[in-house]
Formats: sequence, C-alpha cells, structure tokens
Amino acid sequence: MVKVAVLRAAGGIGQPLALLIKTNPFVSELSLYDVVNTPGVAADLSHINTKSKVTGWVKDAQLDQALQGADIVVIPAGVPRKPGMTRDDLFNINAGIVKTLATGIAKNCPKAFVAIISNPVNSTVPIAAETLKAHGVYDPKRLFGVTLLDVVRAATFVSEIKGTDPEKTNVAVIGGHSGPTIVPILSGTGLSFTQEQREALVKRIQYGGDEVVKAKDGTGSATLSMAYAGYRFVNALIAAGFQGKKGVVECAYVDSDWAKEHGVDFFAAPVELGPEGVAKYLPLPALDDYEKELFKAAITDLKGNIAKGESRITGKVH
Ligand SMILES: NC(=O)C1=CN([C@@H]2O[C@H](COP(=O)(O)OP(=O)(O)OC[C@H]3O[C@@H](n4cnc5c(N)ncnc54)[C@H](O)[C@@H]3O)[C@@H](O)[C@H]2O)C=CC1
Ligand SMILES: O=C([O-])CC(=O)C(=O)O
Repeated sequence: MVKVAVLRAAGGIGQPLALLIKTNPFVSELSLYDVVNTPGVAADLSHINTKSKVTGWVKDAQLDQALQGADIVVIPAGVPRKPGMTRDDLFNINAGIVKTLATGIAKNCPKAFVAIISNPVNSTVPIAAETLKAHGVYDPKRLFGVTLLDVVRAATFVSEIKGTDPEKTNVAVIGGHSGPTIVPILSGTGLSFTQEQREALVKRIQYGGDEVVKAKDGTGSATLSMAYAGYRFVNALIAAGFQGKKGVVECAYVDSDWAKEHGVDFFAAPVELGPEGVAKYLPLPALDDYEKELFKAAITDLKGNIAKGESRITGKVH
C-alpha cells in the first residue's frame, strides 16, 4: 500500500488530481497539502468510499506532517500562465515554491518518488534536483518532470486527423515541456502524414498549452487534462513501483547519462519504471531528418532552461 502526498492540492490541478488518486485502491493514505483550503478539500474527498484515508494539511508549519512517510509526492504547485505569458515567465515565483517543497521532501521522505508538474518544468526539475543534492539525498532515478500531457495531447490530435482510437494511439514525445523543446515522434506511430499535416500537428502539440490558456481567457491554464495526465503517471509509478507490474513505460523528463552525452542534464524520453523509480532508460525512438532538426532546437533551448534552474540553487553561472 502506498502513501501519496499532493502538494498544493487545493488548486486547479490539485483537486481533480487528488480525486483521481482517491479512486486507486492501492493507495492507503492521500495526504493533501496547500497554503489554503485543504481541510475542506480533504473533508469532501474523505466521504468517497474507497480505502484510502485522506488527510489535509495547511500552511508551511504542516508541510513536514504532510510529507512524513510519503512514498510518492506529486507537485502541482505554483502559479499558472495568463494569455501573453510564456512558461518561463513563471520562473521566479514557482522556483521559490519548488525549492521550499523539495527541502521538505529532503527532510521528511528522501526516498519518495517525486513527480513535478509546476512550470516551467524544464527548470523546476533541475531546481528540485539541486535542492535534494544540497541535502545529500538526490537519487536521479526517483525524480521526474511530468511531461505526459504532451503525450496525451499528441494521441488526441493525431487520432482526430487519422481517425484512430485515441486511447490506442501512441506517440512518444521527447525533449522538454515548452514550445520548441516538445518533440513529438510522429514517424514512430506507423501512420502516414503529409509534410503539411506533420508541421501542423507538431505545432499544435508544441503549443497545446497556449490553446487552453487562450480559451480560459485569463482564468488559468490546463487543469483537467493535466490532472488526467498526472494521474496516469502516478498510477504508473504505483503499478511499477509498488505492485510489481513489469514493462510499465511512460515518457518523463529525467536526469540520465544519455541526456548528458547530448549536452543536457535532463531530457524527456521513454523510461521503464520499477521499484527503484527508473528501472531502465529505453533507447530513443528512431528520428527522421525532420525530427532530427526539431531535436537539435530542443537541446539548444533545454541547455538554457536547465542552467537557469540549476544556478538558482547553486549560484553558479554556467
Ligand atoms: N507539467 C504540465 O504539463 C503542466 C503544468 N502546469 C503548471 O502547474 C502549476 C499549477 O497550475 P494550477 O493548478 O492551474 O494553478 P492554481 O493557481 O489553480 O493552483 C496552484 C496552487 O499553488 C498555490 N499557490 C499559488 N500561488 C502561490 C504562492 N505565491 N505561494 C504558495 N503557493 C501558491 C495555490 O494555493 C494553489 O493551490 C502551474 O505552474 C502550471 O503552469 C499546468 C498544466 C500542465
Ligand atoms: O500551458 C501552460 O502554461 C500549462 C501547461 O504546461 C500545459 O498546458 O501544457
């Protein structure tokens, strides 16, 4: 059985994500933390007749209690975008939030699997890594940036064009989680596209977040589709990490030797999950010439995003 903590659980993503986690029969405790409103959210969810006990914690003083004994920590904390903003515009405020939460993890549950949703993911994951390193508890196999929303969107958008079953359409999306760093591998789907279709699809997948930000018109960014993607990832961690399920593969933004060989510390790619977190770094899908160009552009942007996150904690300028 697993204790899952959701940090900033009363937000737009946090609430539907907590609801989905409450439906998982393998969860023994669902620990909800936020700066406001968690007692209400916890009381509400606790009436659902599934096994997990729901606890609600508020304010900095209760962060330690929220985290004690957690096996999985999911972080949908921080401010979302408004129209006209990039994810990087969220850096200053969200960097501080992620650092505080990672410090809490280092002190209370250093062995937990940590899944970071807070934007800009390309930089917040390096921030969490450097914070955990500073406390001597960093394990690269246990820290994940959640990029699955890009995979979910890619499957939806491809199936709309090709008439395939969206639940059975698989598109690996590698790189990172913002604009040009999002690299969908359409050549690996076995489906054929004209170059015009490919370019339109890649653009829509890369800027899917903007589509939602624009439609929400100043009230936030994707929350429900993110909660779905976030739960898919948590469920994969539970199945592979705690229920002994083999062959569980998802794309995630992780620290790997492979990434370092390409000049970056983190890169989103398919990984096989297991009891220690990442069980296996899978070979990248084959890229065609068009995708190789996208890949190069992604690496260039990622370098800057990662350096910005790392230097926020280390103070070192790259
Ligand atoms: N990885 C991904 O694919 C995606 C990431 N996101 C990111 O997830 C994050 C959360 O998004 P939403 O749930 O829509 O936001 P929200 O504003 O609805 O909720 C965020 C939570 O953080 C807390 N919070 C906000 N400002 C704070 C501050 N100054 N100090 C401490 N806590 C604060 C709030 O109490 C709230 O519970 C954003 O950074 C957003 O960009 C959103 C969609 C997809
Ligand atoms: O676009 C945003 O700011 C939220 C996000 O990361 C996404 O929806 O992919």
